[in-house]
Amino acid sequence: MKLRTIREIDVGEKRVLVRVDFNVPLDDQGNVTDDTRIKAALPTVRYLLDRRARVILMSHLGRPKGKVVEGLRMTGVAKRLGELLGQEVKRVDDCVGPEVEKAVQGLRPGGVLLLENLRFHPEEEKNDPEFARKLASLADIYVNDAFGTAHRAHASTAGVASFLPAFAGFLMEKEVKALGSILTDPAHPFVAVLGGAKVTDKIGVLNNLVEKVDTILFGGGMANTFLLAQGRDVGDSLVDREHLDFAREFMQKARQRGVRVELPEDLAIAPADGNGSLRVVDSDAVPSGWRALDIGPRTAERYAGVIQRAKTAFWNGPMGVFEKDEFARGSKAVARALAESDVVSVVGGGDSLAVLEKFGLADKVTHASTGGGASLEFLEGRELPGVAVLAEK
Ligand SMILES: Nc1ncnc2c1ncn2[C@@H]1O[C@H](COP(=O)(O)OP(=O)(O)OP(=O)(O)O)[C@@H](O)[C@H]1O
Ligand SMILES: O=C(O)[C@H](O)COP(=O)(O)O
Repeated sequence: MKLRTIREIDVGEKRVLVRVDFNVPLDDQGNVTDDTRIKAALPTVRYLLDRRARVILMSHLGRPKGKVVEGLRMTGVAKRLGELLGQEVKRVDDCVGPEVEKAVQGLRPGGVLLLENLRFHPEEEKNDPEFARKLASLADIYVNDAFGTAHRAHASTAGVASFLPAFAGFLMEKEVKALGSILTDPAHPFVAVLGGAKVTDKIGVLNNLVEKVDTILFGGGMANTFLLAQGRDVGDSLVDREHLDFAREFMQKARQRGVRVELPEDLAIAPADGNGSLRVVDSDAVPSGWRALDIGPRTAERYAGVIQRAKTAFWNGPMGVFEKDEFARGSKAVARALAESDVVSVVGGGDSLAVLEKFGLADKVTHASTGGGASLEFLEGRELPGVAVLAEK
């Protein structure tokens, strides 16, 4: 899909309303603890500022459910953005209304204004046309750089485009290109590495990717469900029992299509009651009272080898409870294989990115998507509302 981008327009001195995804984690004081998403939007913001546009940024933060939640104000985000840009970022306490209009009027070419959390208004998530019109009335041009929220049909991600000329920012363009290319034109062998806790979120992706990949490697809680579906005893491991039938049918479908599905041959386990230390066992020998919390070393080595021999790899979901160092080894092995080989590597999902960050490998993969849900929906083959409004007609 080809998008209209900001390169195609003259933005000089214009009021440009930019939807960004600054939905970032904050500490108790409201300071940003991970600024990856803010940094990812900088190329677009800087491009506009260099051309002396008046830049009006808008984002959601958390899920305040249509009400003002003090802890979800954009104050900490404005502060961090100002530090990164090296210039003042003006802030207002709302995203529509007289105070905002006044601040926009006072905005000089090359100035930045950050609006308050869009989700303080229930109309945002309802994609209310009147609310979208009010947002649009602040500017001459609309730019969407919020790939992370592109799967939501909200006023700021979709509705505004009915009232203003709409263009993609550089992050949006990069995400759509990187994720799009692994769907439409992947170099083979193409391997998908899927882990994490929940099978539910990944059914759509699995069903789409099974049509494209050569191999699927399962890890994490996801693998436990597939192991149990194959009749292996996984002790007290986390299992998604509602999806055992799906797992069986999926394995059959993959076999019919000639896709290799690999499950862990060994696992790192620990007592379910939290007392006692890690053990490595074969994946059919998890005793009752123990749970699998990571793939084992043999599996990690095998998976790394498959990744190194691949030409394209997509990774979503950690191989284990990576938040604890002793169960992060499998995820680390996968992350290193992706980072240290020539494979075109695309990584999606907040937790997989957290693994890359933990081991300092985030800038070593071909593309680390800023979208969790958005990257999964994109790879399901679905049209994202926030992308559709930017498509060249
Ligand atoms: N074997 C396991 N047992 C229990 N929990 C696990 C296991 N393996 C991984 N996890 C947990 O799965 C969680 C991540 O699962 P999730 O499905 O949300 O992944 P994701 O899609 O990468 O993340 P996000 O939802 O943030 O995009 C992590 O908190 C991790 O600790
Ligand atoms: O973090 C995300 O995935 C995006 O910012 C979207 O947030 P949401 O799931 O609350 O819509």
